Amino acid sequence: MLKALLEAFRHPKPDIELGAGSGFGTPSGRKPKGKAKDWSGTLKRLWSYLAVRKAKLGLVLFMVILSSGLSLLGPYMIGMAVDDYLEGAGGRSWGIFLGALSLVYILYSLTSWLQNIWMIEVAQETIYRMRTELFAYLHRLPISFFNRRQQGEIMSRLTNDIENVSSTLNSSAIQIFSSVLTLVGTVAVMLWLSPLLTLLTFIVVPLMLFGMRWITRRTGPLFKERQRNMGELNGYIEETLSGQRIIKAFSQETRVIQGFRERNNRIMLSGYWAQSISGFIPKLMNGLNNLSFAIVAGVGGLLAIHGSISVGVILVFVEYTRQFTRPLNDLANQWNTLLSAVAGAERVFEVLDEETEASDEGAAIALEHVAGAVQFSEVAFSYDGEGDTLQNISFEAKPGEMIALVGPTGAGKTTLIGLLSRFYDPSEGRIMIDGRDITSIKRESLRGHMAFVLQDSFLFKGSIRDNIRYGKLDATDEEVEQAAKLANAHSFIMRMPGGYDRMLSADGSGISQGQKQLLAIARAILADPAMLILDEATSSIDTVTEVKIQEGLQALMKGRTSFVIAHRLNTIRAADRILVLRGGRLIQQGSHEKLLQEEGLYQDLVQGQRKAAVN
Ligand SMILES: Nc1ncnc2c1ncn2[C@@H]1O[C@H](COP(=O)(O)OP(=O)(O)OP(=O)(O)O)[C@@H](O)[C@H]1O
Repeated sequence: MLKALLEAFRHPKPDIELGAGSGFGTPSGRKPKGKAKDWSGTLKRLWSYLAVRKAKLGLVLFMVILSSGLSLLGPYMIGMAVDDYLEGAGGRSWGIFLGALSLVYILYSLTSWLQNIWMIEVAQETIYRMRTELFAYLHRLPISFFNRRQQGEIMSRLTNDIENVSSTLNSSAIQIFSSVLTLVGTVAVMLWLSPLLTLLTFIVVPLMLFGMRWITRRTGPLFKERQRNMGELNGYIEETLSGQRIIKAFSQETRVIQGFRERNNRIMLSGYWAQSISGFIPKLMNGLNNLSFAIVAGVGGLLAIHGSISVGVILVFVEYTRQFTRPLNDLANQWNTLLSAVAGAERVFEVLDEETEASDEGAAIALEHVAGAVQFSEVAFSYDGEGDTLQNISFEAKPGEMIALVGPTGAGKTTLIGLLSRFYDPSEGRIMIDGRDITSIKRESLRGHMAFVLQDSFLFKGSIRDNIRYGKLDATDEEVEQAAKLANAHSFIMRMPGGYDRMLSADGSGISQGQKQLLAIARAILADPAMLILDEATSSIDTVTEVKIQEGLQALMKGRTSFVIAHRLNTIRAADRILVLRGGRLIQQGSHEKLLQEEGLYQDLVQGQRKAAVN
């Protein structure tokens, strides 16, 4: 029946029809994925965050008990005063009564205010800790976690989901608790005053509980779906904003906007259904509330006429009936926020349950000094645990050598570098640095002895100076400039307005690709690592800049073990050893001269490069 009713309220012209046969149907016809039901587990975990401030929570609890007690006392005093008056005994002490009643209500306001501000303090602190923990935890997750998810979706957990938990802790949690307490207190006093009237009031309770349960069972999954949709939309926004250039280049704006509309529509529909179904709860409560009120007034009146109950008690009862259903109403009203908070908390905990990079604690050591000898022994690796991305890779690099990695696209060059820097660990074989298995070295220490110059080097929002200094945070201005000079970056920096203090935006827009590379080289020179990882730019850079970059790289590579994913013949030729990869296998290795003598992929690659150069 409710379904028919809801049909009547159907949202105006949804872009996407609701799925058939799924009850209230989730948008896009999917059944709600989440069960939104491990409530006790999620709530227990939330409690473990709150429990840190047990003492303050104890105070809040005390205030809640006090205010609930005071809210019972007021109506009781009024009822008793009326009875006194009717019996002709009240006239004597009206002044005292009014004074006492005012005091009760003033104390009630004070205790309610205190419980609120103290709870807000606990809630804000809890959210602060939760947000910090989530952020720090994200930084301990392996790269594979980020490969699987969109950045925006992850950000949504840090912002929207945490915000949902926050709003519940701020007000709803305390309101729910105080409602339950007032409810119990009211029922106890009602039973004491008149068990019969209490029983009559209770007639509506099973209906209320049944109605609430029926509705929340349907809204729980919808709230979870809405959070999920929100995460998906954020992911989409992030992706389309960062891919603006490509979107414009391929004139995909209309398609992208349509994609946004579809996702936005899914949020609208899940939000619409979740809110409108749960919005029915207060209406239901109100109706049943009025019913119970009428029963108490009617039956109470009859009992008073027969003299089996006093008018004062009826007054107290009428007030308590309101008081008794008000917490139920509050509970119903807060239910939405609570559902949404549990859905948010579940999504936060989902991330906190992800496996972090294998612990560095215990056996792992920090390396003081690294000479830079690298050895791969029969290394194999797979991203998905099934196919072999790399198989049987064995080679050695002496300290200070330059190793060039060549091979067709998808051969496994980047993956090999990822293993060396422990973004991933091999599924078979060992990688040694200075004779020590890298799994026994702390990641931070290992990466601290490496510097990366990638094709699209990441620049942070800040000055050019700060961006170079990222390689060594305590470097002086002179050291920064010295590194920039060695990297051949100094002259272009000085030509820019503001020089080293010129501010760069986060994506480094405002400077060219080649200039970005030069800054990355300066940053690496400043870091002064024993090992270098370079990904040579594939995009064509003007010859002057290219020469500058080559000179900068040579200065950088001097005396360091360098792994270069090389695309230019000149770089490859300069390498001490060339590793030729194809299909995840190391098919040739040796110097340029040696490999040129062998028939095989290397010869083909070199001939291909020469032809391209001639053309
Ligand atoms: N994160 C990932 N998850 C699953 N598979 C991946 C992932 N990254 C790369 N691969 C796959 O692993 C293989 C090797 O990729 P890799 O990036 O190492 O190649 P590459 O030689 O560096 O290629 P390119 O020269 O194009 O950069 C490819 O088949 C690629 O599809």
